[in-house]
Amino acid sequence: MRLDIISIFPEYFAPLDVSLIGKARERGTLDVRIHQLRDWTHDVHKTVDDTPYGGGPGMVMKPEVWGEAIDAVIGDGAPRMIVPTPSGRPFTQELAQELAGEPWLLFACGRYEGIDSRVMAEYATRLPVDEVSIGDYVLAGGEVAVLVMVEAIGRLLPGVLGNAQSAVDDSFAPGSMRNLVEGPVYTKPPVWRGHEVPAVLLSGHHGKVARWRRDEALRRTVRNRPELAAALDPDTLDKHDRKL
Ligand SMILES: N#Cc1c(N)n[nH]c1-c1ccc2c(Cl)cn(Cc3cccnc3)c2c1
Repeated sequence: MRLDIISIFPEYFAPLDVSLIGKARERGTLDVRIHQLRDWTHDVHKTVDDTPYGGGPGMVMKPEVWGEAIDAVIGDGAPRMIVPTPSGRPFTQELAQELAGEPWLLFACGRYEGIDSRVMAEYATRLPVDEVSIGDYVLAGGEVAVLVMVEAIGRLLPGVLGNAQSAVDDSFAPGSMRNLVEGPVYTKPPVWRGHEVPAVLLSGHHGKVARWRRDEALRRTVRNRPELAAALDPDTLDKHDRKL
């Protein structure tokens, strides 16, 4: 997968050099290219923003600069364009799975009050353009959102996670974990400061362990995410689940 990221703060993406994304880049699984938007300005101040039409606070990012940058980065290609914005569709595990299947993603990271909307309108004439939000809170720009999305997508690519099963058991993963969060996890020692690991996990009985983990996932979902619990597909719940 090729990932292009355009931003006025390329240094925000240093974390993509480390850990699982960094290793995927070294292996060639991920081809991440980061671009400084200001490279496509033509004034001495490298201006990327201007005052908003209609008045109001803050500044808006200029369409001309973005147009020159995106044209230079994609050439005649047609990546899927992802634009973080507080007003976007929710970024979910399901969307991460979908985007992990794309050969080429272009992330447009804005700042200020946002990118002139004509940029998205222009590229929607020739590319899939998704305006996406990572959650109901407000950041100062799109860079942190792109870091979140790149990690969520990158870990789903073949060979990136050491244990592919881990992604299957993720919270929110399609299949048996859909609309469920994961239960608690434990490791050695069996007793730590008087806290014992649940005995079932030491039993070696895989069926009982699987049952216990699902029960704990259901309990934690009901406690922490009642709206997900309410959306659980009744057909995926067995009679044991329903007693919880
Ligand atoms: N994704 C996401 C996301 C999220 N979940 N919170 N904030 C953002 C986000 C993403 C992109 C930008 C751009 Cl471009 C500018 N800002 C600052 C801003 C602040 C208030 C109103 N409008 C824009 C962004 C905030």
